[in-house]
Amino acid sequence: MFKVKTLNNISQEGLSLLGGNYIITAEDPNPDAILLRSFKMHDMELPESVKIIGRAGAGVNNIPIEEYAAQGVVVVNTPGANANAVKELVILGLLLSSRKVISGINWAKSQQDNPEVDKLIEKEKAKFAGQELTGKKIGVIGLGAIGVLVANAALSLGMEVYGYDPFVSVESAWGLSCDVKRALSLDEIIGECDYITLHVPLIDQTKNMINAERLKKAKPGLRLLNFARGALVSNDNIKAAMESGDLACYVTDFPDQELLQLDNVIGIPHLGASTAESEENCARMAVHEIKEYLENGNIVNSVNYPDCYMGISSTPARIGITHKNIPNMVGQITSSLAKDNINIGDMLNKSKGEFAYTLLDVDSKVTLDSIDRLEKIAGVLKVRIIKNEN
Ligand SMILES: NC(=O)C1=CN([C@@H]2O[C@H](COP(=O)(O)OP(=O)(O)OC[C@H]3O[C@@H](n4cnc5c(N)ncnc54)[C@H](O)[C@@H]3O)[C@@H](O)[C@H]2O)C=CC1
Ligand SMILES: O=C(O)CCC(=O)C(=O)O
Repeated sequence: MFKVKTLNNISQEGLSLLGGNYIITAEDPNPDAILLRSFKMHDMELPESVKIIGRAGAGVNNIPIEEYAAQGVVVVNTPGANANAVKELVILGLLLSSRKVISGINWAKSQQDNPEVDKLIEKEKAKFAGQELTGKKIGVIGLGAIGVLVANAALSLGMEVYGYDPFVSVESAWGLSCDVKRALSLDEIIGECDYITLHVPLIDQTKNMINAERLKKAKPGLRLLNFARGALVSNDNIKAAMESGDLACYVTDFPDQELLQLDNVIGIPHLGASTAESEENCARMAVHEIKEYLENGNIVNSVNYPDCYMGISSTPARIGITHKNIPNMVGQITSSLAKDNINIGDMLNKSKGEFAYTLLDVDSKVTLDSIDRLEKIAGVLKVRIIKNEN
């Protein structure tokens, strides 16, 4: 029996895939896995029992992934599972930033007690005129799961689309329309674009990427959309660019009190991924990844360990070891097992940055003494018996 602790509300359709061998808990102090959405884990003490953390979503800036890697804990996310939901909200953001629909609707609602409102409409509507998207230039920053969908959708709206992503993956490149123009830097396009939309992760290199200097170069009347993370842009810079008239509108999925006080900010309460479909997709994928790790030791879609897949074990025992990516680890692990007369039937060793994972199928039952000896190897972080039969 495995225990999965949830730190946010997770789609029931996804959770139901865990099956009868799992207890879902919001309270247990010693779970095997943690499943969450945007809960901030940075100040949380992680129980020693936790082997895997499943982020039902894309961004992992709410999880100290390096710290957990150093404790031998695997963190996985659900790439692409909520991308369509975000894309659709970005299209809405483009429209809301272009047409004064929110002010218009608010004005109409304010007239609900006025029996003559229908006579006022034709006169008042002049205040709410906007601009069209067709023919305008848009810069899509970050061409991952979301950016690619946004870029392609913007083309189908008749926009001229520039894409910027120095680390674009082969998979994303295959999905991107060849009509998207390649930008070699953000600075190259910020002065040209009527719209900029951000789809990068929040990491040290992207924090405050839309800075004061860049906003000064922006085309006057720029509309900036941020459905990625608040800290990619600073409030002070937004304020200054609005005061100078360079920035006409800031649509953000991450508003705070200061931003909400500005007239030309459209603040959405982090609804990018909030659709039934996206919540279910994310939960299903995260549950699948957690089950693969707990039941088979396979790592799928990890952000702090290498992916590693050996299917279902057909030998008597399987052992999974998270360890540092340093010389002679495989040698020490295999010699330790050999000393205990345990033959290795199959094995996989993969590394990612400072960390590595070794998955071993062995031809006989392993004893706790053997596991103890593996745990004592310097650089080994966690050793797990995934299967152990006679
Ligand atoms: N508002 C919401 O509810 C949601 C927000 N997000 C946010 O959107 C971000 C992107 O999500 P996905 O597209 O699914 O992630 P992804 O990992 O598929 O794509 C991110 C892309 O950004 C690129 N990138 C990284 N550093 C860059 C840089 N300095 N300049 C330009 N490009 C850079 C990467 O190469 C990658 O192609 C997430 O990290 C998350 O913060 C994601 C899902 C929902
Ligand atoms: O609503 C959520 O779960 C957050 C989605 C999100 O921001 C992400 O996946 O990065």
